[in-house]
Amino acid sequence: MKFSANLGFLWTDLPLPDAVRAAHAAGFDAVEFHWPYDTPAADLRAALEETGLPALGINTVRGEGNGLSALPDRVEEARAAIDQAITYAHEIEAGAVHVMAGFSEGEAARDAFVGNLRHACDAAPDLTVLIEPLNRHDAPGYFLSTSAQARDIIATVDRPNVKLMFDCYHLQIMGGDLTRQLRDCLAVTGHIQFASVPDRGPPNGGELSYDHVFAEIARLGWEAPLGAEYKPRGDTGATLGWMDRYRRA
Ligand SMILES: O=C(O)C(=O)[C@@H](O)CO
Ligand SMILES: [Mg+2]
Repeated sequence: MKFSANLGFLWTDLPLPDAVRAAHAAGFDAVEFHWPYDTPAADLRAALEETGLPALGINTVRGEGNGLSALPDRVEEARAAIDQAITYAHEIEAGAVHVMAGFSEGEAARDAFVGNLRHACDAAPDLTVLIEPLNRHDAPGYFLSTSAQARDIIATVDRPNVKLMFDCYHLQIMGGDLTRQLRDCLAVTGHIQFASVPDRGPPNGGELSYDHVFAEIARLGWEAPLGAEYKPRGDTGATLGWMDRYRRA
């Protein structure tokens, strides 16, 4: 199996270019970012080129919530955030932009989200545009919280480059039955992330068996790196015992 280091959570004690180098030294196959915008893209790109690690994706800015794209009265700002993410993604040659919806609900929110996602897909046909359900305990009121809702939005957007960010952590909390959710969603999935449940730590404890989940992902034929998006709570390097084990599997 291949793994991507999510540098929004791993090695947060280091400047991002050094975090890329640390991920490379630790044996990761790729990296992904949350909000890298304070780091000049040229510095990040230099670290990516130096290590040879591909950048899988970045998020649109949060605004004062968890994004803007499902806020009906903020469409102009949402599109500016999308354009900013696309520009930055191109500068570091990242493959995806995660368009964050924000806290809202209802038909007008859905229409705004669909319109903004079409804008993103059409503005950057070379990128994957990701949407991610977040669990309702960590992100109460976030527009998108289930994989069924995400699949419905993806069908409505109706663009080849809009995909689901399947975060095992969030989707285990939102209903579980993760093996079935994986099977049902794989055709529209653009990236998979993981962490233990419920504490969002490394994938070797808690209520969810990653021995089973990773084996199922491999059995379904998924070969792209899986995003390690967990909170190390201390030295990241000391939490990586799981990687060798699953890499050998
Ligand atoms: O929280 C997550 O899970 C993410 O993947 C972030 O990118 C969005 O908050
Ligand atoms: Mg995630």
